[in-house]
Amino acid sequence: MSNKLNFLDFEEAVKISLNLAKTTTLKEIVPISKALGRIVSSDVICKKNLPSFNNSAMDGFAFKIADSGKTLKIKKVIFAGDKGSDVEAILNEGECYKIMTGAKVPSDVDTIIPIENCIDANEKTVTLPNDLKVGSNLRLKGEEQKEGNVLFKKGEVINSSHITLLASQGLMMIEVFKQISIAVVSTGNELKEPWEEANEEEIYNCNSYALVSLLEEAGFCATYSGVVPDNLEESINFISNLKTFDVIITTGGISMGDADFVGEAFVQNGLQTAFHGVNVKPGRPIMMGSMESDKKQTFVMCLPGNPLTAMVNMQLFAIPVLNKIQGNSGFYHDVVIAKNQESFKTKKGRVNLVLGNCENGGFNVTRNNKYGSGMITALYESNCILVTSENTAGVEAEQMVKLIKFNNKFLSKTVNIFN
Ligand SMILES: Nc1nc2c(c(=O)[nH]1)N[C@H]1C(S)=C(S)[C@@H](COP(=O)(O)OP(=O)(O)OC[C@H]3O[C@@H](n4cnc5c(N)ncnc54)[C@H](O)[C@@H]3O)O[C@H]1N2
Ligand code: MOO
Repeated sequence: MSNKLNFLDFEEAVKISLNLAKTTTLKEIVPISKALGRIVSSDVICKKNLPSFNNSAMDGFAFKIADSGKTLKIKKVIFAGDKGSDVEAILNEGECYKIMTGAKVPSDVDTIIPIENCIDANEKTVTLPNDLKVGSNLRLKGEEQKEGNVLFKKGEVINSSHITLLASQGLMMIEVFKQISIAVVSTGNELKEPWEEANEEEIYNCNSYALVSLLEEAGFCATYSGVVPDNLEESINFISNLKTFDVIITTGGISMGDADFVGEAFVQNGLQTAFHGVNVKPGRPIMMGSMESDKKQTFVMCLPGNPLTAMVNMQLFAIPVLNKIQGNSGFYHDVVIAKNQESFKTKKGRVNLVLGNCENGGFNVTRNNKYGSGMITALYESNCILVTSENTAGVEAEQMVKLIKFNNKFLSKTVNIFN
């Protein structure tokens, strides 16, 4: 590793990392009950019209519009599920059907009136008002979706609305991108695992558990793969065993310290470094790159060891890249707008990632923006990130600000996230 980091412009680093990320080509077919959060890998085409037959939107009467204002004889009652000869057109002059919501509408009527809007209705007859509109309360075959339409597209994240559409089509299975494999590793001799005893001079490894759970929240599946030792030879060997993963995410060991071997160990394993050092606070030592072998890309993200820094940069930097690798067409952050409640200072000359809380249209900065990047509770107290541009020295009270909420939605087009 060189002994001086060049700090790349933040936006440039985002662009480079997204350009470097190759989308997986591997697909699999999963049942819809297991498809939530997965990424659609081919457009889904409508194979059954929605609705698939003309049906009633109300419990009421089905009649010809020309009979408005008349008293009609009720020929028969049609229920949802009636089919074939039960829904054939059989009306004579002066007749109508009583019909239930969702029931198929025979072809000799064109309008439905809800029962409570009729002037009078009994077992045998119904009296209709005059001012009725043709086609009311009649749901037409294919009016929502026609066979052949694209219902939803490759690259969308499956949510309950997608599952609803799939089930409405009689589709029990869906083709999705295979989940990419992500190795999460920590570095540092000072680390003890949470199940071990740690004395006052040792610290618990919280980053790995933080990252694995954050990745799970974001829809990914990650494997905690252990702690890289603070020793170059052992680090090289450790990393060489992770090359089967699509992505390796490390925390710690990438700054200027004498025990910061991670960058060098990756380089010795063939890493093409895209950048090491970004002009962002916190997260300056961040490093990304890729190791390519036998047509396989392993994307490498090395985040600083400070827990708050690692998590904030996961949210801001890493998740969009992972979205792209996973085949998600949305890999740009969306913003919400809120009114800042209390003025605070930021560091000019760097992009600042400021933690705070967005609630009911207001933004409250965490601890007046005076927390340290080694802190863990500041993260717990926050639910969003405010990103400043390099020219910003502070944010005023009452100022409208753009915020990136944790677990936000992602867009397929870039938006300006800077304040
Ligand atoms: N001379 C310089 N020193 C530092 C610079 C610099 O530019 N020049 N940058 C500072 C910044 S900014 C950061 S951030 C840190 C990041 O350093 P590393 O990525 O090398 O991280 P470590 O030194 O390994 O650890 C930093 C901190 O985090 C704790 N840590 C590490 N891993 C875990 C874990 N898995 N769970 C909990 N806590 C963890 C570690 O004990 C340290 O306290 O460097 C500055 N220095
Ligand atoms: O990236 Mo470091 O967390 O700025 O202190």
